Amino acid sequence: MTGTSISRQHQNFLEVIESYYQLTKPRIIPLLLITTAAGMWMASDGQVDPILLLVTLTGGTLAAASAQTLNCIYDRDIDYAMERTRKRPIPSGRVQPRDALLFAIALGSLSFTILTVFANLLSALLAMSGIVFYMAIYTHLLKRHTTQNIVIGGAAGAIPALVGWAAVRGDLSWEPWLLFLIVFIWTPPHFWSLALMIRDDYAKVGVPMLPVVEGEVATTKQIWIYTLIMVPLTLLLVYPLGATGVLYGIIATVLGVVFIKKAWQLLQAPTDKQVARSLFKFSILYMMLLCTAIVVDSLPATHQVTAFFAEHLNTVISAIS
Ligand code: HEM
Ligand SMILES: CC(C)=CCC/C(C)=C/CC/C(C)=C/COP(=O)(O)OP(=O)(O)O
Repeated sequence: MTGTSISRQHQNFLEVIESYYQLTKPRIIPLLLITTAAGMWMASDGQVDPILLLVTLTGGTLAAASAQTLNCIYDRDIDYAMERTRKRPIPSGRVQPRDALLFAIALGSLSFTILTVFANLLSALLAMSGIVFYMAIYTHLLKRHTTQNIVIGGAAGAIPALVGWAAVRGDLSWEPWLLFLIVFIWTPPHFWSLALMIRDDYAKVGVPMLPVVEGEVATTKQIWIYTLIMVPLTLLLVYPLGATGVLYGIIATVLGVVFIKKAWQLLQAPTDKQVARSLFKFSILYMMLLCTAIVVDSLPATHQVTAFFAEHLNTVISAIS
């Protein structure tokens, strides 16, 4: 075999790997994992077992990758017709649907096994329910049939937060359900701000995303309403649940104010794609920082620092009074 044919084979092999990697829509997975991590830290009072963390994030990654691959198989017709998605591995002919299906089954099975063996059955079942919900409810039942597709379907994207908590505690309680609800209510502003920018693509393939069917004004009103519900929800983690502390409360408030400001700007300029883009980008940063705040807030060092400030504040107040 010549040097040139070996390097061509090597090149082909790398291209195949790259195609399978792209099937999993990898850019979305880190944020899903951040919500899982937030669930884990909240469940373990800031002291997460590093092995459990690694296992849970690996299982979560594999489950999300499986779900996205199945979605790529199911949606290959509309993905081919839309500009944004035409170059995906299946519509561009780089991966055959049958091979993608085997890949998705392998990823899902591996995820279930890893989570069951090294975390617990509940976290594994939740991850599998995420795959089933995303495929059966969002992709099959809702996506092509109702403007409420991403509202109800958004529940799939909120499940990783439950997986994180369940991996640590083996159960579910108010705290993870509230985190689930926060991600669930965040999804419409996140997605519809993007859909406002690319509504022509969705219109072309007949996917009834809200901006296509009801227009920009109605969509920005909905984004506004969901934002006004979401921001107070984030604070319920501080009170009455007491799952997070003052530091998280301050960060969530500041982030919430910025989110409200951007949603308001969009409400004033429903057809301005730049404003929509700004809200979409911020929605991602928002969720990233909110979950990071949950993690940092739960750390023992943070508790010590806040206790120190609280004690000194008390001293100053009693000296004044
Ligand atoms: C039904 C719910 C959701 C829908 C329909 C949706 C839809 C989308 C779409 C269409 C994109 C653009 C992707 C592309 O250009 O290929 C996107 C981007 C993104 N989504 Fe969502 N999303 C949903 C929920 C979520 C959730 C729950 C998360 C994580 C917590 C998330 C994280 C992201 C991130 C990080 C990006 C940016 C990816 C990049 O850098 O290009 N999404 N979303
Ligand atoms: C626990 C677990 C495995 C949960 C699954 C979570 C999951 C895969 C959420 C994905 C949400 C998302 C990015 C949808 C994209 O919509 P779309 O498919 O309509 O986007 P497209 O227009 O880019 O194809």
